[in-house]
Amino acid sequence: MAQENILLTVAGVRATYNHAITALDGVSFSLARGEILALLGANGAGKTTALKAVSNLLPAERGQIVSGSIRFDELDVTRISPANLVRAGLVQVLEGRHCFRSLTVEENLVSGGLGRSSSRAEIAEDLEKIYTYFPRLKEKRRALSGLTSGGEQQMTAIARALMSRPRLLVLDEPSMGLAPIIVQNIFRTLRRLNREEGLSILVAEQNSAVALNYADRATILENGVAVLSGKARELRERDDIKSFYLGKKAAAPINPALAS
Ligand SMILES: Nc1ncnc2c1ncn2[C@@H]1O[C@H](COP(=O)(O)OP(=O)(O)OP(=O)(O)O)[C@@H](O)[C@H]1O
Repeated sequence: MAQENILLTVAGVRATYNHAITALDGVSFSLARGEILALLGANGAGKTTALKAVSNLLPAERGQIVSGSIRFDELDVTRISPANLVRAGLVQVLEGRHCFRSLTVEENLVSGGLGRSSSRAEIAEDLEKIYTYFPRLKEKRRALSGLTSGGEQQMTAIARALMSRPRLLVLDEPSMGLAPIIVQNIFRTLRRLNREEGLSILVAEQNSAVALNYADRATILENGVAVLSGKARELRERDDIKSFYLGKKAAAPINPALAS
């Protein structure tokens, strides 16, 4: 991958919580401009920690990056507040479909654009564009978010993040708790945003099957270690991935030393 084409570089990151629990142990991966990269792994593998490291959200959870580096374009993310990272074009949708439940869908979306000094006209223009990707949200725009379905709340959380006009969208388990058809719908929309708007996407998923269908490349984490990276279509065909991550045969992790 040509150096100038790289948008995000995570290099040898070791991260701990409370200076005690090691959640990431020398993790490296990179994401090219215009790419969808999936971070895969079981419960507790370190996916959320990796995403929070990228968005500089670890300090808020008593988490520390002990060594290694993370660069978004030319920026050292550890030196920039999460709010300024959003202004720089890196926005994260946290796990669990966070919406303002007592605001309408449209008010939620508008709140995502407020960090930018944008005019009403610009906000209206962005809303219309986002509604072309999420027509369901247009139908529901006057509904209170707390009264919409889980899938609609996840769409609202993603659409709100898009209102900040990111270059890199970071998503933590967008499939969690949603019916397969809704998950497909969300991933198809993410793919369209990637293809049509050039949006780069870093997505952590336990649902490896769907993530490997829509991502360009993937990195697999096991117990805080990145054990494998490669093109999604090649990973989908590997027997060890099929068995442990796609549930097609008897299970064993990629790195047998990590089996316990
Ligand atoms: N705030 C925290 N304080 C202490 N330890 C934490 C904290 N958050 C995560 N951990 C620990 O760090 C390790 C990695 O957790 P992380 O949440 O990053 O994994 P994950 O792959 O995202 O899992 P999940 O799919 O369950 O979210 C686990 O051992 C977890 O218990």
